This record gives sequence, structure tokens and C-alpha cells, in this order.
Amino acid sequence: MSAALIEAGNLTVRYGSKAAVDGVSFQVPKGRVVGLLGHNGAGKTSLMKALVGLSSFDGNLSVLGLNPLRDREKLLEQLSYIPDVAILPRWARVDQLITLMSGMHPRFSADRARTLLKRTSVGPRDKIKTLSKGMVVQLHLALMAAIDAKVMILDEPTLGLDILSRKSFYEMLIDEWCDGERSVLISTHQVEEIETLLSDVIMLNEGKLVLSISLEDMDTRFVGLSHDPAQAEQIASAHPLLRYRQAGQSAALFDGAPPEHITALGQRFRPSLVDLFVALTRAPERSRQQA
Ligand SMILES: Nc1ncnc2c1ncn2[C@@H]1O[C@H](COP(=O)(O)OP(=O)(O)OP(=O)(O)O)[C@@H](O)[C@H]1O
Repeated sequence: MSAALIEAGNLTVRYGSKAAVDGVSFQVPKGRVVGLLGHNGAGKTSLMKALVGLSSFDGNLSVLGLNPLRDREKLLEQLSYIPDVAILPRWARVDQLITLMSGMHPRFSADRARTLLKRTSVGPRDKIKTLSKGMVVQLHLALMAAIDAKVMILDEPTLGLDILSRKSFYEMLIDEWCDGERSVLISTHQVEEIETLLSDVIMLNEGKLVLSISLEDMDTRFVGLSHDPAQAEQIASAHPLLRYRQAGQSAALFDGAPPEHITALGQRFRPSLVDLFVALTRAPERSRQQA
């Protein structure tokens, strides 16, 4: 088995003639927390469905050394997945669900699920239909995190939750599931909020991969330069990825350090993931206010 938990090479997912995921290649090694970012319709769900064997694909795809389509049953024993349309049976009580999961999944630990639930406001006797959206998501995570898996795939897991519920969701994920060996892939639109949790980021734009990088490498590769508006023309001549306003100042974002005479015109800063996301995925007509 290769060292990477997930390995995609020229991965393409089509719906008819449309490529929702278009020739994407990336790797997810062990122990990573990977953000999958992209605008609506960028291909995030389609990519995740391919990873869990729910979509056919062209190209190469190996998850835990398995082909998700051919070896789906074996793969699902070692992988936890919360889809964007996740639902739990409304008629059931929490303890009934735990019993159900114990019977269904060879790597599910009922004790672990009960321990994880103690972190939440969900009680074992609660009926699913009486739980709030935030509580259902916490319960879902507790159930999935009680599976002894190597990879977790979360498709917009905190959609519709308030900030406190989102925070406790991610706290439980990082504290209780991530152990330096397992990896998790999370798609989200809450780029700003998730940045500090991530070790890596994968960005899609209209089905194409625009970036796959560790946050560490992102810090050394991309350079922000804040500057006086009077220098805007000279800065533009060095072809920044994006020109925008930052903390009331004109700013430019470069892929790689700009030439020294350009750097000397301003002050370097570390661009945020949001800045980078905008720079790499904007449509030209949607570009932010030019500096
Ligand atoms: N079952 C389907 N049949 C046809 N086209 C589809 C299907 N599912 C998705 N698509 C198309 O594929 C593209 C990618 O959709 P996908 O749901 O993967 O994007 P996404 O990044 O998850 O978007 P969002 O952030 O809105 O959930 C879109 O253009 C979408 O219309």
C-alpha cells in the first residue's frame, strides 16, 4: 500500500458530457486535516462521492490502497463519511441508533460513541426528532468518530449551524478523532473559520484543481505586499494574482516572492487563506475592489 491514504491521479467525474471534476491529482498522507474548498458547483461533493465509491470516475483513485468502486464494501469498513445530505432516522432514539450501528459496522464501538456523546447535549434516551439541527450534527459526528477508521470524509458538515455549534463540532473532531495517523477531508464554505484547523488545503474551481498545498508551504510560497496606492501601477507590472484592500491599505498577493525592487515598495505580510481562495477562484467579473 502507498504511504498516502488517498491518492488521485487525473481523476475525472462526469455527468453526461459535463466534467464536474476535471483531471484532478492530489495526495492525502496520514495525519492530515485537509480542507476542500471551492465555490458552489466547483465539484467538491462529486469528488467526495468518488472517494467513497458513490460515483464512477475516470483516472486513478486509491483510498486506503483500495479502488472505491471495486472495493467499496471493504473500504467502508475503514472510512467514515458524512454526506452533505446526511439524515438520521427520525423515529429512533439515540441508544437505539447506537445498537443499530453496533450490529451494522464491524469497527464501531458503542462505548466510544457513548463517551463521545457525553461531550454534547444529546442524551442516550433522546428521540432524534426532538433534537435541534446542531444536536443532530453532533450526534452524527459522535457516531462516525466511534468507528475505528483511517479516513473521515465530511461534506459541509456544519452547514446551517450557529457559530457555537460549529466550534464544538470541530473541537470534538480534532480532540477525539484526529490522532496523527488518521486523516480527515472537510469541504466547507467557511474558509476563514476553518483555516486554523487545517494542515492542508485543496482548492477546486469549476472542476479543476487550482491548489493542493500544506498550510506550511502556503506560507512560504505566497506573499502579500501592502503598499501606498501611488505605487499601484508599479506593483501591477509585477503581475500579482490579486490586488485588493487589506486593513484600509492597498495590497497585492503574489505567487512567489516578487522582484526585490517591487518588494521594496511595500510591506510584506502573510496572506490569509481567504485572500488566496479569492485570488485563485474568482471569476474576473467578480474580482474584489481593485487597489
Ligand atoms: N447528479 C448530477 N447530475 C448532473 N449534474 C450534476 C449532478 N451532481 C452535480 N452536478 C453538477 O456538477 C457540478 C459540481 O457539483 P457539486 O455538487 O460536485 O459541486 P459542489 O462544489 O459540491 O457545490 P456546492 O458547494 O454548491 O455543494 C455542478 O455543475 C452540478 O450542477
